[in-house]
Amino acid sequence: MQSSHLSTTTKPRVVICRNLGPDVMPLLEGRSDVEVVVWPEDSSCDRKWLLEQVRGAAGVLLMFPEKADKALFEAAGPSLRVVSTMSVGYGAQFRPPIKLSQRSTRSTEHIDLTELTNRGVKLGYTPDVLTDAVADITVMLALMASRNAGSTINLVQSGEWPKFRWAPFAFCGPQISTLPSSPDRTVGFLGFGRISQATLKRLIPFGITSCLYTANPHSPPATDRDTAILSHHPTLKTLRRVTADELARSSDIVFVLAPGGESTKHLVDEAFLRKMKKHSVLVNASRGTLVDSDALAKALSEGWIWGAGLDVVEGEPNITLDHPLVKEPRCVILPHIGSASIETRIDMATLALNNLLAGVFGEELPAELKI
Ligand SMILES: O=CC(=O)O
Repeated sequence: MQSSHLSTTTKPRVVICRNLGPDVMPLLEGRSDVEVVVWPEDSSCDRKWLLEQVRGAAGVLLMFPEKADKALFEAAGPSLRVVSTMSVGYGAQFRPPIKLSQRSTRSTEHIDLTELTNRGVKLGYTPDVLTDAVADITVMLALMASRNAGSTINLVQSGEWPKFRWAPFAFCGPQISTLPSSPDRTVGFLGFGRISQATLKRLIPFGITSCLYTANPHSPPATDRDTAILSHHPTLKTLRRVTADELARSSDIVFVLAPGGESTKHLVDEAFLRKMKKHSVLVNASRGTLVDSDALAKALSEGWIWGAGLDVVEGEPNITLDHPLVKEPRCVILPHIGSASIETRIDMATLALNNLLAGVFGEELPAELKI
């Protein structure tokens, strides 16, 4: 393994934009059939370094901060066979650092799929292995947003707890689990793929009996799948594909778990938020671009909805203390850590590496995005 490509070898060269850690990097040891170049520092890969190293490479393994855009494809040239992203998302929003005052809703992809397909380059990604980790954190966000975790943790960490006088209804929020005294809870999913289904599975033991979802309008009904889910979970009484309008009006918790990109941009906008129940909670663990941040901040400050739990925010990571959502006490924000469990990240890194090597040697990728 080396950190520059000055060798004269004719072996295919792969560029890896981050050290993948002690559990995964050893998989490359003893590989004499490939020249490996790894960004040598423990930080985001420098763009200039990447564009230099990728010249003549057969494969590149990258993650969100790095863009596989036109400039990268041009720098790599015709030798490039595979781009392997250590993520399930490939249409992530990416923005260069900008000031809040210059915030715009413009978004671009972290992988330029048009360039990729025009050049016949394969794309490896990491679906499935992160489903459980993201579903776990999605449920955690629903609980945190409902039960005021943001403002109460802040109370403790700012040293204000001693000043707080216990009161019967202080910091109370809506309960997710169903009580005999309360009506059955309905959850709504914008997008009903693997992560949504895994989230629903975790919520059924909370007493959730009704689930609504929306799907890509071009996708056919998934009647067999829904019948199988219902028969597997006898306490779930309803599982129905509905319009976004019905979902907003009927759900106690709305989970945003659809892919990013232009077609889903601001799916949750002011009109959607105005239809939601007053005690409902919005959770977004997919892409920031799906939710209009300004509309959500207004919904929270004017009390149209109860709270929000976000793992992703439009314009991340440039979310600073003056961001309107950071200022909202009922908004819990995590810095895009949905898949960040040790086990999952090892699995993702391993899959990304296997995708990379398979692509370089013209083999079938373990997880290829068929575009
Ligand atoms: O957001 C995380 C991913 O796409 O893997």
